Amino acid sequence: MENTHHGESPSPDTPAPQQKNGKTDEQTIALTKARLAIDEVDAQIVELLKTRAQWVHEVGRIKKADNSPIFVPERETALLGKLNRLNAGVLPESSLQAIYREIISCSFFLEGGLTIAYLGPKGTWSHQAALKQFGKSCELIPCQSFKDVFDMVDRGKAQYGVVPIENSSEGSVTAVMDLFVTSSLKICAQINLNIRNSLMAAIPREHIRILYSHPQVLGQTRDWILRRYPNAELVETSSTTKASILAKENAAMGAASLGCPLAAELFGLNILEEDVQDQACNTTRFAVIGRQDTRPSGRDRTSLLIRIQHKPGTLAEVIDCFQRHGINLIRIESRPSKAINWEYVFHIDAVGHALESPLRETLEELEQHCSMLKILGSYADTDVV
Ligand SMILES: C=C(O[C@@H]1C=C(C(=O)O)C=C[C@H]1O)C(=O)O
Repeated sequence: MENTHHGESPSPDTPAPQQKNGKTDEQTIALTKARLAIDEVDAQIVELLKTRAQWVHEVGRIKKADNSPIFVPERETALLGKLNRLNAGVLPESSLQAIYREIISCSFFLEGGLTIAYLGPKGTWSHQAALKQFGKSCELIPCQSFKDVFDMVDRGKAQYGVVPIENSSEGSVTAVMDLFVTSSLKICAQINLNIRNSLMAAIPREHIRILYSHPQVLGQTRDWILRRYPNAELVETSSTTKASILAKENAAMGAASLGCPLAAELFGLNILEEDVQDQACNTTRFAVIGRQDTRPSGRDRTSLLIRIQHKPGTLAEVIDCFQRHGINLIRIESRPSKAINWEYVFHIDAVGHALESPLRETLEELEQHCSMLKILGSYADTDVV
């Protein structure tokens, strides 16, 4: 290298030697050295990933022999928890999780592959949730309705489905909750997704007259709409992606959409404003539905569906049962039974796993007070957004 002045500070008449890219020779050497070190680490990472893949292959072979599931959420919860402890906050936790989600996604592929159904088309929040949980190495099948997602899993066309259960500001997704009443599918895992809605259009914002979106998102952005577009016509769509398709098709009529910004890229819209949801930490809890029971992870939640007799004090007895066993109730909601008018089912989420004390004993006792008790699933209550 020419003109190197190692260790000397440049005087006014001998300016620091600069290379074409604006770096001194020392900086260029340091950069090259660091990048060589990174190359070396990357080579080691790939070798380690190859070794990991061999072990995953072995796990897959053992599972195939007794027909046990490829997706083992409790093992993933334990693994990600251990990695977070090893990381000790050096890398951002969400980055490490995202990296490992893709490594695990690769494992699914190596073990024979997974097919996941979600409410499509591509670009919906359900699509994002499915990608977050299962990564890019699984086959993701868009469905037209939540019922279709349940049916796909029920008929074995998909091993798992991803459906929204509740939103932090809009509450329950009642259409999904009602499907659990007649379905035999289980909740195997949950996905918390931070929902950051965007305003998207192919037209300038002052031309907007119509706002398309899924009713859940129209609810999550209610105050924003009243402030910014009080006179806009609000049109509900079956998904946020459908809203963006219509915003593109009906641009000349002043159409725009609210939803997942990925749709803007997919359908040629501009993102006119980000984060239009009323609640800053707007989060939707999605369920992974399937046919398997998830083992305890150490920090679980159990979702129950109960029906009780129309007698004074029955609901109080149910609540009392949880209280006596020291179980924290996270959520309780009633929905029409849809069998008899003015008869209800209750959706209850409680802390703990159905196979572990004290929830196990609570459920045994609870059965005496309920005309129906269905355990929708016990699964890790992680709070990753
Ligand atoms: C490898 C396994 O299968 C899947 C992949 C995992 C991984 O890559 O670490 C973990 C759990 C399973 O969902 C396993 O069950 O251990």
